[in-house]
Amino acid sequence: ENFPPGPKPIPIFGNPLQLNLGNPMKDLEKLSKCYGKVFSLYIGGRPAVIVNGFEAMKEALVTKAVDFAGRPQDLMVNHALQGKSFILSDYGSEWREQRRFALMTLRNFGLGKQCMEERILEEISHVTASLEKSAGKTMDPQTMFHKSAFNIVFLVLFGSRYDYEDKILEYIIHLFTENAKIANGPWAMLYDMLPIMKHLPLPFQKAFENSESFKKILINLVNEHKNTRDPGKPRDFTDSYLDEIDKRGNDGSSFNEDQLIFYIMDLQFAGTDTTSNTLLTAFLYLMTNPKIQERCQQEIDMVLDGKEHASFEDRHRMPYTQAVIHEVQRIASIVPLSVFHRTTRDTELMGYSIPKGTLIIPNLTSVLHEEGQWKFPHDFNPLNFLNQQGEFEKPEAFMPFSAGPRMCLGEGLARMELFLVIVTLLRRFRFVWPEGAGEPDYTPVFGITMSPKPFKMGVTLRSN
Ligand code: HEM
Repeated sequence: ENFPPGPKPIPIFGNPLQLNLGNPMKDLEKLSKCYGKVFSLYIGGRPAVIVNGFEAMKEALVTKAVDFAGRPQDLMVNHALQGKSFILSDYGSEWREQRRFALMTLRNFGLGKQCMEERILEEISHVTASLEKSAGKTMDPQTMFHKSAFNIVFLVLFGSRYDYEDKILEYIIHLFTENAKIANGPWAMLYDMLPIMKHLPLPFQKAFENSESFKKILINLVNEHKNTRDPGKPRDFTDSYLDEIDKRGNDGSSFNEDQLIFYIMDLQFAGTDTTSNTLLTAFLYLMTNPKIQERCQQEIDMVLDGKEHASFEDRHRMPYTQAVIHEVQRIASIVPLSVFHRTTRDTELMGYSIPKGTLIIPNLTSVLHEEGQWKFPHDFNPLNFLNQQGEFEKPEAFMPFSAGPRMCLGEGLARMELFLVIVTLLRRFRFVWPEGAGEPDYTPVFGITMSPKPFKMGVTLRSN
């Protein structure tokens, strides 16, 4: 009773026919105009509540954080990861201890410290070298950003990286891309509507095989690490986790090697497409808005004058560039529907009653593009993050990483990476929309992470 309203479902299938499954974002917007900021939909026989707009999002994810911090446990993605994914783990003590460990470790490997920054700058030097080869020409930025984003997470996890030509990297990227396609596609939706299908030889079986293949590679890497580690002197995330297993012995904690493998898999997945698609979006807008690009470059030249390389600290003296990067994240809304949540107890939202165990879909795009929250909700405009004095200012509705206890664990890493990549590349190169490439198409391709349509990038060396 008093459940959020929504369109009438068809038995068994639910409401999918009311949505364009290729890209439901417009339909969700329409439904929200009709039924309000909190409305319901049925995915198969399963009711889901869609949360829209800043006010409702804040009440759910922040004010009633614990009530909304669970995760559904029976979707295709859960099964593909054998119920052992950290990202998809339900709210509780195991999730909490694993999360606390990773946050602390990432911080020690230097979300705050030099070390993380050095790893990112190392990877950027390879990006720069690869772009230098394309100077005066056009190139396809997609693979380059994908591989460098992969490597940055990999450097944190294993302390090493793959050459861009490495066959293993090509293979892993292939596994990732194929699985992203399957998870985004109609088969995953069908699976989630009718879990009875899961034993049929349909394309999602391929997703299970692929994550098994990636798992095998990771088991080898972890075994290698076990042979070369020096206990108590961690080189990276994997070493730290192995230390933690030693430290805890058999205290009944959730730290074990199996969990480590799935954790690594999670972080590598979560950190690759998200940052690389954000970077692609950034360069799409920078190329097609040359005045904005030039203004960033002036600011960067001035602040970095005489310095060998950028550091994350420099952001405080680059309000305009900071505003541009945040505006990219806002307009891109890279993870449009966040990761699904689930209520952990009977609760209320905006006056509606929501029972324990209800699937919750946080529509982050509805907040990032919400009228009333932004000066220019529908345009790409850095003024959304600058005040009258030209200082950087971040509105509360900026939540591309979501909010509350489940908020993105890699936020610090992602922000450092976006800043250092964009600043370093803009300092060295000018990026131009290739002649004859026609009008830019900013409409992204929908998925768990949004991606810009493929485009080519013109690169020239700057003369300073
Ligand atoms: C621009 C880049 C990124 C964006 C926009 C982004 C966004 C998100 C969002 C929206 C969530 C869901 C939060 C929720 O359920 O409420 C999430 C979760 C998560 N992200 Fe990210 N992410 C990014 C990069 C990264 C990176 C680089 C890593 C790690 C290396 C990472 C690791 C995670 C993890 C582990 C979770 C699950 C947290 C939990 O369930 O407690 N993310 N991210």
